[in-house]
Amino acid sequence: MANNYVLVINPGSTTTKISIYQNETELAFEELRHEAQELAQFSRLADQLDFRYGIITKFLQQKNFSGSDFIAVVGRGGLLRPITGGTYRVSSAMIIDLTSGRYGVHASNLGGLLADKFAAALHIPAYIVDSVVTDEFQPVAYISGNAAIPRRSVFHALNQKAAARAVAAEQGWQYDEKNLIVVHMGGGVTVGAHQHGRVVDATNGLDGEGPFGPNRTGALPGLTTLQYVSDQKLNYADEVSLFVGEKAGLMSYFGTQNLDEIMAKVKSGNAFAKLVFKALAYQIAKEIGVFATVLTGQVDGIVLTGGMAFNDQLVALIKQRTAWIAPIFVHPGQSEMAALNHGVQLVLAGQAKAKDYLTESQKVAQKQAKYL
Ligand SMILES: Nc1ncnc2c1ncn2[C@@H]1O[C@H](COP(=O)(O)OP(=O)(O)OP(=O)(O)O)[C@@H](O)[C@H]1O
Ligand SMILES: CCCC(=O)O
Repeated sequence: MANNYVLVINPGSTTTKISIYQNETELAFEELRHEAQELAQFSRLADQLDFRYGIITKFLQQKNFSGSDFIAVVGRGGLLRPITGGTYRVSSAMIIDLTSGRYGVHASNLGGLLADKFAAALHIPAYIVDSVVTDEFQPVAYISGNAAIPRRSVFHALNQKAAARAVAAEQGWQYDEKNLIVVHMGGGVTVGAHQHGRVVDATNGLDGEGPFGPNRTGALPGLTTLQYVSDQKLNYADEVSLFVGEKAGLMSYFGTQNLDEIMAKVKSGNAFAKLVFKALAYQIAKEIGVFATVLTGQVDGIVLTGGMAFNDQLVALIKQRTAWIAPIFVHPGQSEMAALNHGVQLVLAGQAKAKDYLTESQKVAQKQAKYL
């Protein structure tokens, strides 16, 4: 007899987070950590599928969950064709795009793939919610400044929207009636302009836009970067993506992305650590200023979220430079598991319709074709 459980799977580069929900209640949560050596045996991200499937299955067995307990499974959506936000049924076209990495390689690609594998085994539907390619851009945001290179929307859509909705609910606001600047400060940092519930512009954390983060480079000087890549003969497939992600940001300066370790250096009086930490806050604050202009100064609130929002000194430095723009709301950590589950519960309760990947991606492609 089904217990109406929803299995929630959120793969990161070094972890797989799993939750089991019944309605909106989280019954179990586990963060399974993967050692670098464990993952090194897989040359492509998609090759990790069976390994991660195996450890999730083991976890469910250890906790005595049975396959028949589940009515749906949801994974964090990955790099797909640009689509609008919301809940999607995992489809064969989606599986092909996620497996091939045609739109880029990101740990969240495994979310849709793992959900699909569990769905097939348990005979239940699979979904993704607010994927990282959620594209609600206004036309002007697609223009990069070079005709060969359009901008694309890749940001922490799931957590940004969840944090924005949570702040709106706390304030008694309707999310889709307010203008918010949301800053996700995780391993990567992305900033989004949420205008009446639509993210009309956002920094692409993966491509190297906006502020740097613990393991992401943020924007770099273009010509100097191209020269460096050419001089070092970095190949695009792996070395360049490591250079702008994973081995970039704080990681490139200190060999660690752990903010606590860097704070220990700051506290011990290390002048360079102090400077880089100040620069982190400076770049984030500067981008908030940029996004205030996206919203033409009509900003109801600034939301700081993600793991680094737990760091009071960072938050204080950002506030010093931006408090004049709008009230600041700190929503530390991530609400991704709850947001994934919520997206599915809406569909199960008939309050939202699951979207079709190809239909929505065609709509966005038609919108983009007008401007690019
Ligand atoms: N409780 C905490 N206190 C201080 N710093 C923290 C805390 N939790 C996480 N961090 C720091 O935040 C950064 C990572 O944040 P988070 O865990 O949100 O990112 P992630 O999930 O790995 O990546 P992303 O959010 O980009 O997908 C690291 O630098 C980490 O040291
Ligand atoms: C979520 C996409 C951006 C990033 O991973 O930094």
